[in-house]
Amino acid sequence: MYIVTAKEMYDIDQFSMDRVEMDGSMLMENAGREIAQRVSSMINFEQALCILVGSGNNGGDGFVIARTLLNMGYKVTVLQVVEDKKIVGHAAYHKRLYLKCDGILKQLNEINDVQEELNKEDVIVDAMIGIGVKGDLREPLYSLVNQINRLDNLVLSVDIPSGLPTDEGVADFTAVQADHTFVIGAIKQTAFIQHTAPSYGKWECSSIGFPQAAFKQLEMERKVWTKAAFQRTFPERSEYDHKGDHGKGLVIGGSSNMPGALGLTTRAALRSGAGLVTAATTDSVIKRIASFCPEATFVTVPEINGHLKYGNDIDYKGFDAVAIGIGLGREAASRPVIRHAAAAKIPLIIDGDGLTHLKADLEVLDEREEPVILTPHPGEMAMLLDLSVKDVLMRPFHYAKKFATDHGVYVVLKGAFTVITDPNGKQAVNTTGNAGLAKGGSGDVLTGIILAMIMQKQSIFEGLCNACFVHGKSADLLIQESHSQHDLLASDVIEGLSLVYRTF
Ligand SMILES: NC(=O)C1=CN([C@@H]2O[C@H](COP(=O)(O)OP(=O)(O)OC[C@H]3O[C@@H](n4cnc5c(N)ncnc54)[C@H](O)[C@@H]3O)[C@@H](O)[C@H]2O)[C@@H](O)CC1
Ligand SMILES: [K+]
Repeated sequence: MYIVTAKEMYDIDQFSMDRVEMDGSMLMENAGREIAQRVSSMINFEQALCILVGSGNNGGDGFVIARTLLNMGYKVTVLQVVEDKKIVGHAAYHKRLYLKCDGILKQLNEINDVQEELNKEDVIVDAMIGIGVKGDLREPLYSLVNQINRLDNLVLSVDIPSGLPTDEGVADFTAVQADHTFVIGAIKQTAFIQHTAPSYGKWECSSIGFPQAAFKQLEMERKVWTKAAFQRTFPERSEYDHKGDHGKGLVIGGSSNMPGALGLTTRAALRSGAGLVTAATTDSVIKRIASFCPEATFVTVPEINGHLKYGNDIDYKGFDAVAIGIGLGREAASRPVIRHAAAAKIPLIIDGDGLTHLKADLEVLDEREEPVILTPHPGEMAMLLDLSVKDVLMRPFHYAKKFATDHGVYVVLKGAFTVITDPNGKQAVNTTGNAGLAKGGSGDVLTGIILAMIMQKQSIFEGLCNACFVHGKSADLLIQESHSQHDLLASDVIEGLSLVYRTF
């Protein structure tokens, strides 16, 4: 499923109409009918429905929904929120059809008490503005949206909640708070931004006949990583495989006050399918984590004040990939460890404190030819880019892509919606996981899963997407079956991996 900006959606639309010669009013009919079907499955014939219709094509969709539901036998009223002369083009055509089917239409400016009028309705369908919104809502829509948001009625938005921007990067907005949004054609970027996503309520996306070629002509691919994508790309195991076929991974990190992190990464890598995992860390960390990951092997790294020192004697030969930085601490003496790892000719994952050291040494990225994967949370992404966390949270797609393409690396920008970006700017969003993952250790587990995944027979990008999928899915299944968001621990997520593998 594609994730689009407003411009990309209009490009898809234009391509379908100009190049494939699809008729605009037919697309509108498809959209309206599809949504009407879905609305009808959520309501009953006793309920009163009010369809709020605006001036653009979003309003046009509203007229099709109104006519379809009316003809199915529902109690429908259209409340037109703009003057007649503003309804033009395909929307005007569908308005005519609705009226010729004896549809009831009221004008917003002719209603004395809007609140009272809305109170009479059980269900509000919001087809006032779609992706064509420009700037802050103007009156009378601004007040109307605030009134809708105070109601208890079921509110269903068409394509996008009216007033909400399609693209990331907007700090303040007034928009309909939908219970459910019926997205048309492709899901919009703001469905994955922390402060705008809640406006959508639950959402589902319907296909209305846009041709695949219309999506393919987009400059860059940005998709939701779905269960189907996971199942299509996740590598199958053969009966004849042996441990060497599933990769030999190295994890480097740990320090006296953060020994557990490396243990979580090591165990997660083993549990998610790595053939062999070696942890390179200080003697005291090895002593503390060895019993937690008995299947791992260990390499002792010299230490200074409980932290790894230099790291120039770590031997990378024979390993298929390395993950570094987990629980490493920010001691200056540990910085060269990153530089040495960057010289190893195998895929490199840099996580946690490793990212802080990397920031002081960014040019090591330019010298590498093998894949580099960075796994920042928004705070670390902000640090790498000299931005505020707020900036990153507002434009995660833009900033992750900027860093990935500027430095030729993969970026896994962690969050409620983790954004995975490849060095060319291709992006995917993982939607599994829940608030139970917002805890210490959860990132360390993800790094271990990533290490295991990128050593299997799948592309690095698919491996990263599948790692995030599996990590979130483990947390989701645990919460369904035996845990709650409150008590879920990172170590539970490792044990939950077997649930994921068995379920899928
Ligand atoms: N072929 C197509 O073009 C299709 C379009 N579709 C629908 O069309 C929508 C996009 O249609 P449009 O481009 O006509 O735009 P919209 O219908 O989203 O909105 C444009 C209208 O909103 C008003 N408006 C914009 N900003 C405002 C603000 N800040 N305050 C108050 N009013 C404001 C403008 O006056 C304009 O008339 C999509 O979201 C989707 O619902 C679907 O029907 C599928 C096919
Ligand atoms: K809308």
